[in-house]
Amino acid sequence: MSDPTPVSAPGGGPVPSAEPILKVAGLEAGYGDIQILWGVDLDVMAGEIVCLVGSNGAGKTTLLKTISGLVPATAGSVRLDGAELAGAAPDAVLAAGIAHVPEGRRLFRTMSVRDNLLMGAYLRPHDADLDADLDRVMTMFPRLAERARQDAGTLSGGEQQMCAIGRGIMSRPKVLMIDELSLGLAPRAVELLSETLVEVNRAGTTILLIEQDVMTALEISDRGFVLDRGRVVMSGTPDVLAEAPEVREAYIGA
Ligand SMILES: Nc1ncnc2c1ncn2[C@@H]1O[C@H](COP(=O)(O)OP(=O)(O)OP(=O)(O)O)[C@@H](O)[C@H]1O
Repeated sequence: MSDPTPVSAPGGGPVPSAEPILKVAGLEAGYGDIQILWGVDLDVMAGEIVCLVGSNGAGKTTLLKTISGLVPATAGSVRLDGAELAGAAPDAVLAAGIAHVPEGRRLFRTMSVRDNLLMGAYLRPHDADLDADLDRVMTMFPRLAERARQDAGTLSGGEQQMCAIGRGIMSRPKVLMIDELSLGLAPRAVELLSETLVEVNRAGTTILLIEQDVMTALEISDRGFVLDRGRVVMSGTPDVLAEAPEVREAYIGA
């Protein structure tokens, strides 16, 4: 019997399905004795761009690290397509389909752009499709194609972020998580990255994004979650969040 779920929307983008592709429930985590996440509930539907906003120290980075297995969960669950990942090692989370673009990009500065991209596929180094995947990333980010042989450390900040995102895409993730898309970048670079991210999403990758510039985040997202002191305190569509007095006062400054 064929799968009745449509895979592509009329506009070309993936169609959000009824079950979340990523479901975080009651997630708790911290560092040593210090608890940072206090029962986080969050869901991301296939095909969505979802942003996570919140003040400094709210626990956004910790949440992404806990989802990707870098920080161990002390309670709760992280399900990808229904499969439990809480407690899994980072490699297993990546292999299951969640890629994490960390804050600060973390590129190998003395390796070429091409080799950095290939590092994203380190779990399948002999895959016959690697070249095709590289081509796909270079097509999405023409700047990277022009600079493929250049050391990643010599790229501009915006290009480094493209390279980090491209490396994430090389693992063929179901969900791509990006920590601080625009941090330290000029407005034009942020605009370009935002446009490219929307293209990446239209090509079939679900995205969970931390972005300190709330207006940029809401512009490109389908939904958003507000995290405060380790708890989700609000969620909704960009329109709802942009109008909420709590969000305006705390994050938009209006
Ligand atoms: N390795 C660590 N050891 C101990 N505490 C940590 C560690 N990393 C983060 N924290 C603490 O956890 C809390 C949440 O930090 P986190 O980086 O998750 O917040 P955030 O919302 O991403 O903040 P920002 O927007 O400033 O990056 C902070 O109080 C921080 O000091």
